[in-house]
Amino acid sequence: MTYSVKEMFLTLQGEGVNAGARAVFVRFAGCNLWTGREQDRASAICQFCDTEFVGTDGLGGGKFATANALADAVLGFWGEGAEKRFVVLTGGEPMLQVDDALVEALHARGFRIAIESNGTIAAHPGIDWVCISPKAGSEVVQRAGDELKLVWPQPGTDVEAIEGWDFANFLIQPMDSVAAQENIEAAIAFAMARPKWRLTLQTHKMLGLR
Ligand SMILES: C[S@@+](CC[C@H](N)C(=O)[O-])C[C@H]1O[C@@H](n2cnc3c(N)ncnc32)[C@H](O)[C@@H]1O
Ligand SMILES: Nc1nc2[nH]cc(C(=O)O)c2c(=O)[nH]1
Ligand code: SF4
Ligand SMILES: [Mg+2]
Repeated sequence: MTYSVKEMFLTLQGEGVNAGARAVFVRFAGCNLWTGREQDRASAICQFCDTEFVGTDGLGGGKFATANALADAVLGFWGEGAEKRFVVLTGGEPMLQVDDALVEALHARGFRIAIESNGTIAAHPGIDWVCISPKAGSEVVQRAGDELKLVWPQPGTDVEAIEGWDFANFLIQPMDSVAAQENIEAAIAFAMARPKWRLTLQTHKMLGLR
């Protein structure tokens, strides 16, 4: 199959338990919870997205005809060295495109594979680090994984139900918006009230990384 990639880059993972880890990011084009067009944002299921994911025109983006071609490009961004190869599949919604062939091709090149997904599509079982970020008003089917990352605040979220899901880590992340400072305070209050959860920040935004 052909993979549509908005952009690809080498950076440090900015969020979550793996924050600080060198990683190649593959941002797949397209999402099932928003078209990505500003005129559709107010009517979308997910209305707070901070990311451009329409098209394949970003740096390192493009259409990749095969899994091997995409995995070779990932390896190219990683560069020298076989140690700790790490790729983060994000988007858009990566599970619209990730398949057996891609997981196999990345593993064949020695990559540990992480995914950032909204959880409305089951994560590929071969993925090594599953991060799910639920969106209020959507049906999350992927209720197990390594990291549950809840962007906060999201009115309508059933926090108690989420706490019953099978994740190794529960993280609360302030929503980046015009109300960012209030949202940070709300996320701090959340973590202070609920010891099961830890605060995570979008450190790449503070550090000027991609
Ligand atoms: C752009 S999404 C792509 C992956 C997938 N579609 C998802 O939502 O998990 C990557 C991460 O950024 C988070 N995110 C998106 N917009 C955000 C915002 N305004 N503030 C904080 N985190 C945000 C998402 O919840 C997700 O954890
Ligand atoms: N540095 C960096 N870390 C990230 N963690 C999750 C990201 C995403 O957009 O999925 C992201 C991103 O875009 N950049
Ligand atoms: S689900 Fe993820 S990519 Fe899709 S609009 Fe929401 S934050 Fe953005
Ligand atoms: Mg991001």
